[in-house]
Amino acid sequence: MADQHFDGIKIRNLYKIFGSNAAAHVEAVRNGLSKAELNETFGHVLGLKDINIEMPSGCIQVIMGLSGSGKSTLIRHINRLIDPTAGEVLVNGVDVVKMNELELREFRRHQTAMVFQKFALLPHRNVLDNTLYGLEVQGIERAKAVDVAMCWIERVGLKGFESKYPNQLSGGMQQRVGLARALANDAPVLLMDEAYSALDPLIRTDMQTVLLDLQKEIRKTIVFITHDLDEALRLGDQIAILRDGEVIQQGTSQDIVLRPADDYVANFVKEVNRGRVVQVEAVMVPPRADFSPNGTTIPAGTTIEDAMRVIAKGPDGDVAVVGRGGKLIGVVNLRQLAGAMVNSHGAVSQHDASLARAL
Ligand SMILES: Nc1ncnc2c1ncn2[C@@H]1O[C@H](COP(=O)(O)OP(=O)(O)OP(=O)(O)O)[C@@H](O)[C@H]1O
Repeated sequence: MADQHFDGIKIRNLYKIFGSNAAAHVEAVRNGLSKAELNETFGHVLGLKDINIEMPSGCIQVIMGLSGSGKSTLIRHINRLIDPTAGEVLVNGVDVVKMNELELREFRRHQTAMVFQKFALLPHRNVLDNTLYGLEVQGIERAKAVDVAMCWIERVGLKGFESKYPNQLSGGMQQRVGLARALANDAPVLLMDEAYSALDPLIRTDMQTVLLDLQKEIRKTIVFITHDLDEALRLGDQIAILRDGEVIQQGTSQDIVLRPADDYVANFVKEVNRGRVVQVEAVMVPPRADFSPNGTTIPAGTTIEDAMRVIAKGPDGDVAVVGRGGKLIGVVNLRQLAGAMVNSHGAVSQHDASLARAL
């Protein structure tokens, strides 16, 4: 299980420029030289510019952006598969950039685990032997490694498949093995680079559920790269959106959907089903003096969609939103909730519209 005292990941003033004389251009980039200018004038590629992200221990940090925005470059700095041109990458308080070779090897082995888009399973090893591979590399005795691996195989829903080979499994099952293998290492940091992007939509949703369910217990610090906004909104405790190597917005799903930082983000979120992201606290209003509870209550943290389902079953009028200990913190009604589903462009997404009609 994750280390109670693990201090998360802090990325500070991180720059990555690709090219033969990268360090010489950091100052100019800092002072505003654009990616296009850097490329045209100096033949260098700006990978990342002044990245500052604090990823708290036990949270899922999503990094999202279009192709070429710098997502892979960023995640690869966390286990230093890429050296930065400038900046710090603190993992549990230690700067990965300053580690020597031996420290780095130990760090990669014990502090981080990766899940890859293409699964990266060893074809000649069965599910069990793929899962315990990392433990074997660490020199852990076979019987213990088998115990640990079997536990994770069961947890990812693959009990009974231990002796199957990767080519006997579907993509979703192979990715379950990838996840079990990563978790068997018991590293506090889990790096997932487009881990679900190769899966069919339904399998992908299943795998998201598997991860969210496991995370309730394992509380790892997970860095999850995706170019899919729905996946980002579903998984991320925090989301950072990249464009051209820069973070253009950081926040929770709600922050991003309710307050997109610019047109680029607004464009991403315009088709989002807001009802599944926005929570009742963002919509509720203070109760009027004559408010009398009608017996229905909505706990804080409930999404608009779920709240609408509950309210639609009861009588008309305001319904209490309650916080911890059942304390009244506001009221909502069906009309307010339906209004909140209308996106900032004044249109209702197709899903929202059909839900509203059904209620
Ligand atoms: N080794 C390299 N040499 C030169 N440029 C590179 C190198 N690796 C990445 N880049 C450039 O850095 C930028 C960021 O690339 P990166 O692969 O991190 O983006 P990404 O968001 O992960 O994209 P994708 O979703 O397509 O993987 C791009 O402009 C890319 O061309």
